[in-house]
Amino acid sequence: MMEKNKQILVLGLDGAGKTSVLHSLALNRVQHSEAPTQGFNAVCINTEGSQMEFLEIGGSEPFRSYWDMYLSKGLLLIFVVDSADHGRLPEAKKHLHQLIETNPIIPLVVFANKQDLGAAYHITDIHEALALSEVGNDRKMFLFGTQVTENGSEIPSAMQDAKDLIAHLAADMQ
Ligand SMILES: Nc1nc2c(ncn2[C@@H]2O[C@H](COP(=O)(O)OP(=O)(O)OP(=O)(O)O)[C@@H](O)[C@H]2O)c(=O)[nH]1
Ligand SMILES: [Mg+2]
Repeated sequence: MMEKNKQILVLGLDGAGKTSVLHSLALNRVQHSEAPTQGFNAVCINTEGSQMEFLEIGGSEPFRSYWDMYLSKGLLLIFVVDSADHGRLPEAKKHLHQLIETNPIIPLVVFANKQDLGAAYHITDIHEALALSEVGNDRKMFLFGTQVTENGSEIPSAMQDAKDLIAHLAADMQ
């Protein structure tokens, strides 16, 4: 019998772009989300030879209490932030650190999203704002600058790179 795949968790504050990124990764085409996620959003992505199961949990207040519960069962954590929402970066940082505290080994992939916006912080500033140097020495951690631009266009190469990396990490963790 095949073992059930563990899920790749996609978390981050409401409006960060989790659904948009996830659907774009699935289609290899840019696809903006139409509405906030009310609860859970499960997406399956096939890559050469493997199938990955992603689980987004909505980022607005009522759904955040579920984040912790799923983290212990997750294979990887993808944390998405809105790089242009400077005011909420401290809140994003707080939640990220609370989350990873409960799981010292889960690999972390951070998407510094909305890099297309003029106000977006560069990834080096996001690294600093989220205190990513403090995520733990034994943890694999990666940071990508991402952007979800015009619907239907090809996904940027950084997103393709992130997808390839996630597939490798997931295969290593199974
Ligand atoms: N300019 C720009 N807008 C983006 C980008 N990514 C997402 N958006 C927009 O940001 C808004 C929120 O995107 P979602 O993907 O719904 O965000 P989410 O993180 O899934 O939000 P919740 O499901 O509520 O937790 C939508 O209007 C998207 O079209 C991006 O890279 N650049
Ligand atoms: Mg969503």
